[in-house]
This record gives sequence, C-alpha cells and structure tokens, in this order.
Amino acid sequence: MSEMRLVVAGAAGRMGRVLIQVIHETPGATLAGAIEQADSIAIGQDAGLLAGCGQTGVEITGDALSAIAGADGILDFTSPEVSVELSVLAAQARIVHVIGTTGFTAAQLVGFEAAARHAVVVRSGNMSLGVNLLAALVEKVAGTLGSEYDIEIVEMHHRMKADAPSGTALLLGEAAAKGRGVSLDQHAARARDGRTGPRRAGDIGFASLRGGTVVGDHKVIFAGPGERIELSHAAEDRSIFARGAVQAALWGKSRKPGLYSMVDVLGLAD
Ligand SMILES: NC(=O)C1=CN([C@@H]2O[C@H](COP(=O)(O)OP(=O)(O)OC[C@H]3O[C@@H](n4cnc5c(N)ncnc54)[C@H](OP(=O)(O)O)[C@@H]3O)[C@@H](O)[C@H]2O)C=CC1
Ligand SMILES: O=C(O)C1=N[C@H](C(=O)O)C[C@H](O)C1
Repeated sequence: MSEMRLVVAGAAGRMGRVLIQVIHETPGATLAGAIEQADSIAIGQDAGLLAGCGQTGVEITGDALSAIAGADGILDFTSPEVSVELSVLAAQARIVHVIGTTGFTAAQLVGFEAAARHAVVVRSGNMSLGVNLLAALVEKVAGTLGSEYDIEIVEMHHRMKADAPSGTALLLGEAAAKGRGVSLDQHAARARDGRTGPRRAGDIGFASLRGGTVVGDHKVIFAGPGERIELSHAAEDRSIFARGAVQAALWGKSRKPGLYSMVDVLGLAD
C-alpha cells in the first residue's frame, strides 16, 4: 500500500517539530508538506532540519493550499482560528484532518461538524493513549461514586500555554460528567476567586497552574467523606501526543467522512 502523505501545520512549533520527527520514524507515513504562518522566520527552511531529523526536501511554506495539494492528511496543532481555516481547506480537499489544537469556543466546535460531512476529522484535546485510558477510568469511577464525592480536576502546563483549562482537563471533565449522567456545561466551575461561598453541590471544578517547561500533568480528585481518590497522568515527552496523532491519521485514511475522537482510533468505545 502507498505511504500516507502528511502535512504538518504549525511545523516550527513545539508539537510541529515532534510530529515531523515521528512521521520520519513511522512506516507507512511520509512528510508531504509543512505549514507555518506567512511571516514566520521558519518559512523556506527544510522541515526535517528544523525538527532535527535531517534533510527532508520539504520546505516550510506559508501557503496552506499548495501544501495540501496532493496530500492525504494534515496534522494540525496550531491555534483555534488557524484550525478552523484549515478545516475548510481539508474538507474541500477531502483529506484527513487530525486536530490536536485546544481552546476552541463552542461555536468553533460546531464548525467541525460541517467539515466532517466531507472529510474524516479526528479531534481530541489529548492524543495520548494514557490520557484516553485515564478518561475511561474517570468515567467509571464517577459513575460508581455518589454525589457526596466532589470532583476536582487540577492541571499544570509550561509557561507558554495559551488556553485554560487545558483541552485534556475538559476531556476528563466530560468523562466525569458522562459517568455521573450530567452535562459538563451546567456543572463546570472553571474559576474561583474572592468570596465564593461553599462549593456548589455537583460541580466539577477546574484549577490551572502554569510554569516552567511542564509538558502536561493532570489529576482528577474525588474528594469524599473521610477519603480521597486521585487518578493522574504525567506527560514526560511530547512524542506521546505526536504518535497518537500519526496513528489517528493512518486510521482515518480508510474511514468514511465523520467526526471522530481518539476513543474511536484506540478502540476504547464501550
Ligand atoms: N491534543 C493534544 O494531544 C495536544 C494538543 N496541543 C495543543 O496544540 C496547540 C499547539 O501547541 P504547541 O505546539 O505547544 O504551540 P506552539 O505555539 O509551539 O505551536 C503552534 C505553531 O503554529 C504556528 N502558526 C501560527 N499561525 C499559523 C498558520 N496560519 N499556519 C500554520 N501555522 C501557524 C505558530 O507560529 P507562531 O509561533 O509564529 O505564531 C507556532 O509555530 C495548542 O492548542 C496545544 O494546546 C499540544 C500538545 C498535545
Ligand atoms: O499546550 C500543551 O502543551 C498541551 N495541550 C493539550 C491540552 O490542552 O490538554 C495537551 C497536553 O496536555 C499539552
């Protein structure tokens, strides 16, 4: 079977460079394009040299349309606005769009449903196997414990992270809400400050810490009467996300158009 031709968007970013390395190491995948914003100093550089895996002959470009031409899929870890634009191009080209970007508004998320009528879209706030397994455990524990166990989600990331709570924290919050049979939108406590009064019964709380070079730490706490259960995940290396994203693209190549998540890719659906 022919190799899957993949384009990396945000090629000079923290995730973009790791994605290029992982594509380089993955049988069945080949780097076909690398996109950055038009005024980036990375434009014109060889994507492989920038990522530290040797010359690839693929130059980083600001022209997304030409990069996508002839490709089978795009791996997109950029910003919400850029991912929305790329979803239109990917849908027009009928190529697999793997979206790792986080921090979307509800309206932006609805837009991906329209794109998924024409192309395979795989979106997840966390592409790692470990976090998606953790989410399954959180759903189970939340469904087992009664409402006397308060659910709090704590995350810590590097100082450059642009959004909070993290996409992973929200994914874990959705899993907890699903386990409890409630809507996260109606029960999320995303920030607390000042004279808040007692905790609202049934809330799922979020706390975000930022500092240093932390790749991504998440903890889900079930605080009950006289005991606490804590489930956690620590990302030590961004390659866990990049490997998941490349796996998602390869998986998506033979699927029908639709909106999928890593739960589908990893076969974790109930
Ligand atoms: N789902 C998951 O498993 C994971 C998700 N993420 C998410 O991925 C996203 C990116 O994270 P990270 O790599 O750390 O961030 P970076 O800021 O390091 O990378 C984003 C890159 O996208 C570039 N960019 C900006 N505009 C465009 C454009 N129009 N076309 C192409 N590229 C563009 C940026 O350039 P410039 O700097 O010049 O603006 C930057 O190089 C975040 O939303 C993060 O939360 C991260 C890790 C795992
Ligand atoms: O911005 C990051 O770095 C990360 N973003 C994702 C998130 O928002 O959860 C995934 C991972 O935790 C790293």
